[in-house]
Amino acid sequence: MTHEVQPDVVDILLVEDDAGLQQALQDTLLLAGFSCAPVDNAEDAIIWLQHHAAKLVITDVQMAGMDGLGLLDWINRRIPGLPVLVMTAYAQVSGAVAAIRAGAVDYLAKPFTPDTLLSVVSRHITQPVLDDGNPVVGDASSIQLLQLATRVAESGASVMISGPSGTGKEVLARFIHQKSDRANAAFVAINCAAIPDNMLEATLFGYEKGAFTGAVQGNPGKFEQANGGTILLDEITEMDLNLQAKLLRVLQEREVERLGGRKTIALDVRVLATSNRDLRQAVADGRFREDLFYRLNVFPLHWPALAERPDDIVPLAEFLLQRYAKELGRGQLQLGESAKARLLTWQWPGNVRELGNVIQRALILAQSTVIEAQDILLDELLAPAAVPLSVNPSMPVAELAIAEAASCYAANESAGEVNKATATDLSQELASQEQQIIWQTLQEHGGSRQQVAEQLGISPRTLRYKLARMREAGMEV
Ligand SMILES: Nc1ncnc2c1ncn2[C@@H]1O[C@H](COP(=O)(O)OP(=O)(O)OP(=O)(O)O)[C@@H](O)[C@H]1O
Repeated sequence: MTHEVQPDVVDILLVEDDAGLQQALQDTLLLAGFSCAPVDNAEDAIIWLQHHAAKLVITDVQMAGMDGLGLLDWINRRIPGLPVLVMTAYAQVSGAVAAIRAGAVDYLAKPFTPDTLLSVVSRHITQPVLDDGNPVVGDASSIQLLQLATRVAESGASVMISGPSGTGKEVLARFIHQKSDRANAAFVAINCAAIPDNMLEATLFGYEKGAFTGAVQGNPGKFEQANGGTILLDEITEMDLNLQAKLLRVLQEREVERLGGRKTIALDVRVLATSNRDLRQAVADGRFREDLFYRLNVFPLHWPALAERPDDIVPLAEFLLQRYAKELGRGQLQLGESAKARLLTWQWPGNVRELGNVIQRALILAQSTVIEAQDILLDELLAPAAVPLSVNPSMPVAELAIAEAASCYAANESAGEVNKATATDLSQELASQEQQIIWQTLQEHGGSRQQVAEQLGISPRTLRYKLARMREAGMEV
């Protein structure tokens, strides 16, 4: 029987005598945000229920001593209304039938996948929305990734997290830090793409007074600040080759020297890195040092595009809705079924970041406490080609959304809901117009991405992403 401190009401009491299976089920439920109390047999479950409360009981049927049906009978008599979900071996469906007749709310035939478990559980209790900084997941592949990340976290190894922009790589890196034995020490993140090359070295390693013009006093670098904890080198492939060599030396020697300083400072820092490029390709192209690649790639983790883990979309949308509603001081809001269905039709090229924008727009548009399909304004209607040229390109996304929403709404109201086939044609048409505009602007600026991004009013990162998509589509850019 567990002796962990439990909250007043636990979401799920889990009764399973197979220790390995119990652990796996508990991991899945905890990662999905449910609190869970595990016990090994029906007798312990009864003792537990006499002192605590749960919203749902999940129990195995075949167990030594009292079996799951005996437990179900006890619960029906002593705590009527407490839903019980039974698990039976596939071959023993008769046990499931007997359990349903005896009042179990549902059954799971073993073996089952984590997403089957979560989908059956969420029919009976609502998935809690947590904002504790942990990644929100619902897809079986993401749950597995977090389980793997938890194990890697404990090891202390360097981790390289790859995946497209906006998939949650930084969220995953923070999760690894939180799950490691360095959780109470510093977590320092630095975006290597956001700091000019000539500043990055001083930012990473620190500098002494007089090290360069303007260095009026000494400053510790990010490595020093992270000492004892974890450093996240975000978008590491954007670092220039000279600095890569210096970084490698610091990692190998586990000590750092501030710029203009003579003292070496011993380092005990765990290094996590992210990249949205194909790292092996970057090595093959000579843009990333092979030795640094092997140093950092001790444990590679890949956080795939949102479209490849569709069961994450609705839980993430619900989580982001609560987060933004709280930030804006709005009350409890819900995602209606039509809104969920609409979110599931989109490919999410900008991944979770794009989903966040769509949810912020929905909050602006929603006229009741339930968000419905008409409040979901996808980027297909907001692609740059569709933005009237009179709109200031530096307009923040929310204002841009209101401006656009006004015109889209007028169109929707007269024409009814956008027909799905027409919407797809429109999005293809817009995507191709957008690509033409980018291509043309690149020509006009002799290929300077910086100038193209400025001219089009998009961030260099968005431009990089769009160019990658154009390359994927076979365009030469
Ligand atoms: N699983 C998740 N749970 C909660 N929030 C998430 C999750 N994934 C992404 N987010 C949110 O989406 C946004 C983008 O995530 P993040 O910055 O981690 O992406 P990224 O892959 O590091 O992007 P980039 O490569 O562009 O730096 C953040 O606001 C983050 O809080």
